[in-house]
Amino acid sequence: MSELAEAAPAKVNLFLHITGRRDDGYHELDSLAVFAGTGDVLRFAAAPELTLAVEGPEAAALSAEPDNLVLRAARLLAEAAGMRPHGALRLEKHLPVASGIGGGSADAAAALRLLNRAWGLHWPEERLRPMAARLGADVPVCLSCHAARMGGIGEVLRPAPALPMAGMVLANPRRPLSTPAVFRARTAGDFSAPAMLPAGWSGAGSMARDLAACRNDLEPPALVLCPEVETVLAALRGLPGCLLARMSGSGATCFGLFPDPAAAAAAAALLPEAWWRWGGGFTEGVRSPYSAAEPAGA
Ligand SMILES: C[C@@](CO)(OP(=O)(O)O)[C@H](O)COP(=O)(O)OP(=O)(O)OC[C@H]1O[C@@H](n2ccc(N)nc2=O)[C@H](O)[C@@H]1O
Ligand SMILES: Nc1ncnc2c1ncn2[C@@H]1O[C@H](COP(=O)(O)OP(=O)(O)O)[C@@H](O)[C@H]1O
Repeated sequence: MSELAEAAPAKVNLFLHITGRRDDGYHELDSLAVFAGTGDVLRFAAAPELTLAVEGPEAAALSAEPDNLVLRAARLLAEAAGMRPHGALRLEKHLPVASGIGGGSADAAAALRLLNRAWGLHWPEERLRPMAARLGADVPVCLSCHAARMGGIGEVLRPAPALPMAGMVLANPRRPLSTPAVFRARTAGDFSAPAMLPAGWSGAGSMARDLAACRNDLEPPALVLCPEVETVLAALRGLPGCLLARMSGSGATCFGLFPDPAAAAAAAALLPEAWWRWGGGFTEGVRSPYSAAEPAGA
């Protein structure tokens, strides 16, 4: 078998309302998750033992990671299949770590998809979803790689509004933000109502207008822990053609919406070179790695 590859696209929350809190401490949320045309890439080559090499521009941040989510996913799938995990895995890390765009979750989901093929299981996605949910609240939506309305703690997925042609810029000030720390830093005692959205948008302008009426409830606590988020939001709002700017997930990555991918790619190149930055379009159900995994202007 030659080498197999699987894309792990970045997950972006275009809004995130916290609608409740469970007794176990997890927060219930209402969010619209979309996928960007950039992300990590996971590769598999046949080998008797299960190994993982992490490479790429963002690999250093994981050098001390004791238990990579890719290996956790591999072991979970092998246990479910009653087999010994095996294979030489290579993870090309392009997404900043702990950055609110689901990097580790995307990699765990890509590992489930890739090994499901490489090990000859060919299980349907529904059979992989319980393992995805055990790996993290964001992994089920990353498993599908399709835009979705997230409910529950992230594992309840409903169809997203039909998305229009649009572009997106992603920018991170290279400040990792721990997801649990941001949730813990939330002081608001009240909860948000789920958002009211149409069945679809005909253009980026109407999508941005409707999304402007929503929020990311994790922005206030993230700003306390990482004031640089405000600098990134201001820079995005100052870019030509930016229709909306907001933090994604628990941050620190922020997104800007643009009329089309070309406008977004041009705008991303105007951001500080010291930031992690990317501009392009949405992606849907990516199964083979995209070539332009490099951030725009990197
Ligand atoms: C915030 C979101 C929004 O999509 O994305 P990111 O910022 O991570 O990209 C997700 O809910 C993150 O999902 P994920 O990163 O998989 O979280 P997990 O590893 O399952 O949980 C890490 C910790 O975050 C908190 N957590 C996570 C999800 C959730 N719905 N409520 C929570 O309170 C819990 O303290 C949990 O122990
Ligand atoms: N393959 C991976 N990529 C990124 N982070 C990983 C990975 N495996 C384990 N982790 C751990 O998971 C945590 C969450 O990472 P990540 O998913 O990138 O954050 P976020 O959900 O905010 O985007 C990090 O602190 C990191 O230590």
